[in-house]
Amino acid sequence: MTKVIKNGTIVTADLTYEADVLVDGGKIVEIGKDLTGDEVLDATGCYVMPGGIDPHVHLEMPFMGTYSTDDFDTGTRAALAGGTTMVVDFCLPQPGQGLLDAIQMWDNKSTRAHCDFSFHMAITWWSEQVFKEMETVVKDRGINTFKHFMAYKGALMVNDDELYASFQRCAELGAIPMVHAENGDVVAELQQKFMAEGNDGPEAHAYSRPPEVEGEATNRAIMIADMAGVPLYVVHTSCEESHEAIRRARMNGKRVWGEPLVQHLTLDESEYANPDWDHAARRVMSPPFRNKKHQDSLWNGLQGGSLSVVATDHCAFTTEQKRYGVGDFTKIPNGTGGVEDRLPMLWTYGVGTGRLTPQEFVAVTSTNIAKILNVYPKKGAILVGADADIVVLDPEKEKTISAETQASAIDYNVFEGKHVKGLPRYVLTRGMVAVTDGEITSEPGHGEFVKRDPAGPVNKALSSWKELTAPRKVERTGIPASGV
Ligand SMILES: NC(=O)NCCC(=O)O
Ligand SMILES: [Zn+2]
Ligand SMILES: [Zn+2]
Repeated sequence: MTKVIKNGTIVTADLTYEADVLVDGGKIVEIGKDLTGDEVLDATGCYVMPGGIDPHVHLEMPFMGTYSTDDFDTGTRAALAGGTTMVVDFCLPQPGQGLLDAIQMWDNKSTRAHCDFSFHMAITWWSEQVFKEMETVVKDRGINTFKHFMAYKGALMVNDDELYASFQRCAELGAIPMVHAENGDVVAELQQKFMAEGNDGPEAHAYSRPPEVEGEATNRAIMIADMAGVPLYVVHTSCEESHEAIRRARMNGKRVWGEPLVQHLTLDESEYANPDWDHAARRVMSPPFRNKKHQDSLWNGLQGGSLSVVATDHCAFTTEQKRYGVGDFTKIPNGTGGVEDRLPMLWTYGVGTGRLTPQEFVAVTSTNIAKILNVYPKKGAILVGADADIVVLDPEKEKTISAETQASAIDYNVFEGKHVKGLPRYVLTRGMVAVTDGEITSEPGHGEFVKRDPAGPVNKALSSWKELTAPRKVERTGIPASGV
């Protein structure tokens, strides 16, 4: 049965035009005027855009002695509710655990996904086994991104020698390393210092993770990636110090992408000064929220092109879980929700204010990351042959964000009370209508794993350049006799 989206304005990362979209068998099969289909979805007054891709979520993440509460069922349903049609989670081997063993666990927990998904693989320790299994992860499992935590000392953190070894392996395999860039050694010292001073509340989480720890680690990761000859993706870029390192690297010809989160763009550090412990703790995430100066830097980076993707790092813990850290902020599970609100918040505070054009909005919520992940134009496009992952966004539809009406399974929302304008009228996941004017009709198990080939265009270009400019032995004639 075909579906036709009629009378809308198509907005892609580079074009805006009026046309209908015909969908059949989960794909876009025709784009043009006056199309007909078995089922008509009226898009009058709406923008027809590629569904959002959130490349940074943690569903049922084992972390800090618990599991994040939104799992692949509730988390991907929440994603669709907000117009996001693909998410990428992080497969996290425990230190000592094999990568393939960990993928098996992630396969098992992702069977109830409502929308398409993929995994990044985390490198949480280093060994001959990890080195070997990385090849299978890339070639057999279709995972072309490897995440490295430079923070969370004693848990997920890896050191510079491990970073360099893993980055080199990524270069060989045509994969892209990603970093959580915070100096974990300094954070650990600062955590101890604040606790020793009796500064044990959620605000001390922010004090222990100043922008400098992020700027230093971002710059270090960029330089290590450059020496390994591989592109780099920096997750949750939250501050000018980190953005500055990325901006400078890009201007100097390095292949680096920065990913701000919608939370860092729209919420600031004053949240941690709230006298209500729960309010502040619910907003504890790493890196923490920053001040207006940093927010402006991130918005400018999106506008100017030095930052590429807006994600959420959706990692939702309940208030009860957050309370594990009463009396010791270092035990508050790090993470916030956001997957459901990313598109409406970014449309409202980005397009609604003139900080972003609608086309820039599509670029940073969908198309850019589809290209980075090497899944464009299957994903991130309104083109014939692309998956029919589509959001029909009504720019006049409004709501006030509230935990009471959200799809996410947690008991609060960090955007509570924010008024957003620009909401999905329809959301389609591979051709299936999953949302109609706020009513969710998606199905657990509909989501499929998206395989991603290695050696995307940027990897290839960088390898060519590194090969061309590699240090070479100077061939000499007439070498003088040794002086000894
Ligand atoms: N960001 C955060 O606080 N929690 C999720 C894990 C991570 O991405 O660091
Ligand atoms: Zn992180
Ligand atoms: Zn994360």
